[in-house]
Amino acid sequence: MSDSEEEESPDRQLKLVVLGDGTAGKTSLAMRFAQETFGKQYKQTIGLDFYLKRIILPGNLNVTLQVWDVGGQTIGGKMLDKYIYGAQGILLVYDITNCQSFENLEDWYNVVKKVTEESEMQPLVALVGNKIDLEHMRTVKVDKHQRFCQENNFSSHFVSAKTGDSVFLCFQRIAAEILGIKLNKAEMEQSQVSFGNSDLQQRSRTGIWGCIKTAWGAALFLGIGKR
Ligand SMILES: Nc1nc2c(ncn2[C@@H]2O[C@H](COP(=O)(O)OP(=O)(O)OP(=O)(O)O)[C@@H](O)[C@H]2O)c(=O)[nH]1
Repeated sequence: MSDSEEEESPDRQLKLVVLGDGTAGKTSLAMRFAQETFGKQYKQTIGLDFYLKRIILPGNLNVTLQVWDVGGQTIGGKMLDKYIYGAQGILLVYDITNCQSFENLEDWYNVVKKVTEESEMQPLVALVGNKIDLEHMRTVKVDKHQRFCQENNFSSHFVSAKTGDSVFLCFQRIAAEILGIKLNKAEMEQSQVSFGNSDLQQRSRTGIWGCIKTAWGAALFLGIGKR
């Protein structure tokens, strides 16, 4: 092993769980982040899907993000608690053009609270307004979003999975917040405009199959993926 390999710090792994109503854009967000792709066609997620992506945070810290994309229909189901368990970060995703998807986040958050109330480590919760490319069709006022964040101490994000706007920045900020790393303005601005810039990130186009390697095999029993 070379000196430089020995000096490399080991990867940190973070489990991020993406929750919210069906069609809010959770899969699109995860795919935009992990694979830099977007599909216009809606395919409902049955159960859950996994994505993996390795990013580099300031200080040369390698962080592998396990993104658990949970189907919107799992609310009220038996498996949801198990998906949420052990998450370091929760993304509550809604569609800014769909009020109901915002209102229903209360129910999703109640499940999160129930699952995590006895954990020593509370997950970071991020409120993510998606589809900002449809700003002209917005029905959820920014004020409402901000109020929900303030009342519950959520981290606040607006993204477009379609255009990629602020998607990398969203995941980067969440990872940094969980790990207690401060991003400076320049770092944040750079990742906002340069999604896909390999100076800032390393890709792991692993998707679901890469996760088998990471011994999540058990989770794969649970009924997976897009139909
Ligand atoms: N205009 C626009 N459309 C989007 C965006 N994100 C997702 N969509 C579309 O919204 C629809 C639903 O997206 P999905 O990512 O499948 O939604 P989901 O939240 O994973 O839905 P479930 O699998 O039912 O939980 C698809 O037709 C996407 O193409 C976005 O940022 N902008």
